[in-house]
Amino acid sequence: MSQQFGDYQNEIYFNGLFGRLPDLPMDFAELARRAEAALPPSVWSYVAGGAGNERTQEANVAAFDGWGLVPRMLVGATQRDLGVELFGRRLPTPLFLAPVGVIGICAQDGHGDLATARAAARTGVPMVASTLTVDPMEEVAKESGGTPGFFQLYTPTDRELAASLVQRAEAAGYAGIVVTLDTWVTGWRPRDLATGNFPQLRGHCLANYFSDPVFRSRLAKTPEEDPAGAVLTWTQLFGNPLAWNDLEWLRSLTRLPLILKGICHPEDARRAKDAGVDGLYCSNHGGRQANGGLPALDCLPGVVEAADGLPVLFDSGVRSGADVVKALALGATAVGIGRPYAYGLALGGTDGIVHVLRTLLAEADLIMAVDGYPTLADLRRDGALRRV
Ligand SMILES: Cc1cc2nc3c(=O)[nH]c(=O)nc-3n(C[C@H](O)[C@H](O)[C@H](O)COP(=O)(O)O)c2cc1C
Ligand SMILES: O=C(O)C(=O)c1ccccc1
Repeated sequence: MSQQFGDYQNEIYFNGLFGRLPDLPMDFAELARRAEAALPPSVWSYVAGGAGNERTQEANVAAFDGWGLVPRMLVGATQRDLGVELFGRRLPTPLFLAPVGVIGICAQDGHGDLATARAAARTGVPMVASTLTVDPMEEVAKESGGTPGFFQLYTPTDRELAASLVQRAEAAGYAGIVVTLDTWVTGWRPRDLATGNFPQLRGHCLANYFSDPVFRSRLAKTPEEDPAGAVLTWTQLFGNPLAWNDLEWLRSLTRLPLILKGICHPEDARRAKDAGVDGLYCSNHGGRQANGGLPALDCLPGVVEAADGLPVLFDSGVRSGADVVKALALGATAVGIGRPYAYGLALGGTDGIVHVLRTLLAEADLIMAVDGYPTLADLRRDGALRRV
């Protein structure tokens, strides 16, 4: 993908001269409308929905309106640099694809995890592969080409199984382990409860378990002989309510970078840092887990300060290039998206995800050009971003 991401604008205008326009819209609301029309209703409810009456989910998006960049002129920002350094690797863009469990079913062929990994390969935007995939993590990793992803661990109660999943991720070439802390139990999700379809969705996404030797050793019959029994066993060991004294064990599982997802309180950030993790991931799960919470963006500055130099990944509510710029200016090391790429995938497979990434990057790049902030360091200087 081009380093001057704003070039996507020229490409679209140029092709427009010949009557060719991108298949997918530039606008997020329109993308969401089209995805809703394309997906089966229960899948749409699952992906688009959130916890409670979804106020936190809405607030995640609205929080970006609470900040504004102050334009600077006569900077001559002809070259912009949106690349970031993450765990010793240079990434061409500050974006990453947040873990989206069961995303496989968003793709028309049912293999959305593979399509997502191909988008990572094409763009250099790393994918965080969920534990809950339609295809096993080894297959997903193979599709990501020169853009190694991260493996997101839902820590099972069975410690040997957890260790096995992490070892497989290491062997498959993942570049880090993201441990999600906020979903050892699923939140109250009225839309899923209304369709009654959530457990059914779960059955589609257990490839990492069904292919795991430790998981298989816990079953009386193989998942092929008795899928319902295997799903039942899975429900019993899925969610481990981790506590601080489990961190030492988690840390001992891998020498890969260990990142904790769901950190929103500065005190948790400090404690995690002291426990020896390599990165923090500030997120409220896109408002899917607990309603009534602060927007994740409002938690970001406190986490960044407490992280004291440790990388801070961020997601929840990013819908535009302007949002990407604001999260970076508030100190995020890298910025994740969830639903936007799930919708791109539903509508256009790998191409759809690439389009969504390019629109976000083009807008971010052009904002940095117009407003005179050519680098991330410029964005983070005092006075660049102000409360509205
Ligand atoms: C359909 C769906 C499934 C998700 N599954 C996971 C998951 O398996 N693991 C995880 O850590 N986060 C999961 N998330 C949360 C995302 O990683 C991310 O935090 C969230 O989507 C960001 O908010 P956004 O959708 O507003 O961009 C999921 C999100 C969605 C929309
Ligand atoms: O829906 C989610 O956000 C998620 O993380 C999840 C958790 C358990 C089962 C399926 C998805």
